[in-house]
Amino acid sequence: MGLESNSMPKIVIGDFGYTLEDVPHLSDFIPDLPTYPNPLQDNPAYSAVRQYFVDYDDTIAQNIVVHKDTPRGIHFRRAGPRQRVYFESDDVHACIVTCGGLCPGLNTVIREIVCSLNYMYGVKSVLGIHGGYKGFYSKNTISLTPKSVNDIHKRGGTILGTSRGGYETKKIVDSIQDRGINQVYIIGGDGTQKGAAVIFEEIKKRGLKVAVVGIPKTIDNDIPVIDKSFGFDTAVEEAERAINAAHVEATSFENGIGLVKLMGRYSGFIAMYATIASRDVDCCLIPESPFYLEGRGGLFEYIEKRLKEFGHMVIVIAEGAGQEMLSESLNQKDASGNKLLQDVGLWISQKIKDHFSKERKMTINLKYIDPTYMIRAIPSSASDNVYCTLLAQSAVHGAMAGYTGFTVGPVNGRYAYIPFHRINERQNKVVITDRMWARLLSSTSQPSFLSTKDVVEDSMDDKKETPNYALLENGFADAHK
Ligand SMILES: Nc1ncnc2c1ncn2[C@@H]1O[C@H](COP(=O)(O)OP(=O)(O)OP(=O)(O)O)[C@@H](O)[C@H]1O
Ligand SMILES: O=P(O)(O)OC[C@H]1O[C@](O)(CO)[C@@H](O)[C@@H]1O
Ligand SMILES: [Mg+2]
Repeated sequence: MGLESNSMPKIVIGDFGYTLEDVPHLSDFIPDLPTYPNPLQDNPAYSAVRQYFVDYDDTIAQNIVVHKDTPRGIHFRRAGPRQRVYFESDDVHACIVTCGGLCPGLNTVIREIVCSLNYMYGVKSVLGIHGGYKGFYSKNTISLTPKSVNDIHKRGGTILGTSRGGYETKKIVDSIQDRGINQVYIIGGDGTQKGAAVIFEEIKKRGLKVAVVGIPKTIDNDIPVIDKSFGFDTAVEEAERAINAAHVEATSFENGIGLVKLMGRYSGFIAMYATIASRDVDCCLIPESPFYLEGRGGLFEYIEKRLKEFGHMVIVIAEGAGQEMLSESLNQKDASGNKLLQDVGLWISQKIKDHFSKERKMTINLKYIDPTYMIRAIPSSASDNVYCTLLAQSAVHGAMAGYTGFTVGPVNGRYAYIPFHRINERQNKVVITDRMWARLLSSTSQPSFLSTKDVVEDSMDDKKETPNYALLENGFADAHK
């Protein structure tokens, strides 16, 4: 896609190494905006809450593992309602769009944005944009009310529809401007958030009083900074059902192998967490951890050992794992520019079958389960519903308070407004020199497929000054402590 957003980061430096990576505010580029008392102060639901409004100076620390002489580090603005708002209820014309792949919880977020705007701020005008970004300029909108969205959280998918590709900044912003929309809620993954950043830039360039808010959605959990993305827990829970089936099949046949493919294009989080949760998985293969099949320390050797010891085994493979080994790379992209992947599950099933029947002359019974779209299409679990509600409410509070150009999300358990550039600068990936992956390796007892040399090279690749041998013992990643 190649589109870049170029706003200068809004950085505030404080004492003792304190840094606030702040988010833009409408008043940064539109002078003399009037403010109004927050209607929540008269809302009976909140009258008994002490200090309901967030203090202007409240910020959330990005790193909470500190030493006595650690600088205070990077902080983000705390999400929540402010004393003064920048929109009068009747003047708000909001819209919601969902983009990218499906994810459990999309409908819950839509529902809660509509209800938060209406019940907390008295906003009646909320439009649903049909079919992702291209819907702004090519489809009709629908009016969303608390009544029309009342029970949508019980359904999978998104009532608004979604799409890949079709991103055209000018047409999208023209549509926003023409329709008089002044709050834009954009729910989507890494690609969507990049698009949202560019929309924000264009809106700022045009000097429009329009708040642009990103709500991170990705079943792959590949968005950085935030603790995890909504729908992820639901996906892991659902993946367990497939793993259980694979285990039952594997234990019922001679040398049974249950193979489950899970989503995870570039990041193997679903596979990693489903493996740790299950305890029935003997081997987990993810894109971040290269593996090999033949020879000493390879996958075939491990499978044989496991079958001889236990008589069965379960393998979980993330869809993006081992792609470099598949002979013909597809070399095709989807409409958004994401590389299309080959079915690694089918490929590895065949390789295992060939190896054991032809080379090792061993009887094996391999059952391949691909539950990927079934996992993505279900409604969100109870805990994800709570998460989606907090995300939606935080998003609405931020827009009403005049903040814009941000993604909302939990950072160390507290909801924060994170500038787009921080979300868009990299992808969240499983760090295989981190504790969580070590926990998985120790729970499955699978080979790491890495030599000490690989670990050292990996650390050097990250431009660390010295090789970090200690990572397995002392390391920690942003979100996977
Ligand atoms: N760099 C970019 N700049 C502007 N728009 C983009 C960019 N990358 C993707 N988009 C647009 O964002 C939308 C969603 O992108 P994509 O299909 O990559 O899904 P996503 O948001 O990453 O979600 P997921 O990968 O979790 O399914 C598409 O309409 C796409 O055209
Ligand atoms: O087939 P689609 O809809 O392009 O989606 C597949 C991709 O979407 C994701 O679920 C991310 O949304 C990836 O895990 C997967 O590779
Ligand atoms: Mg993506």
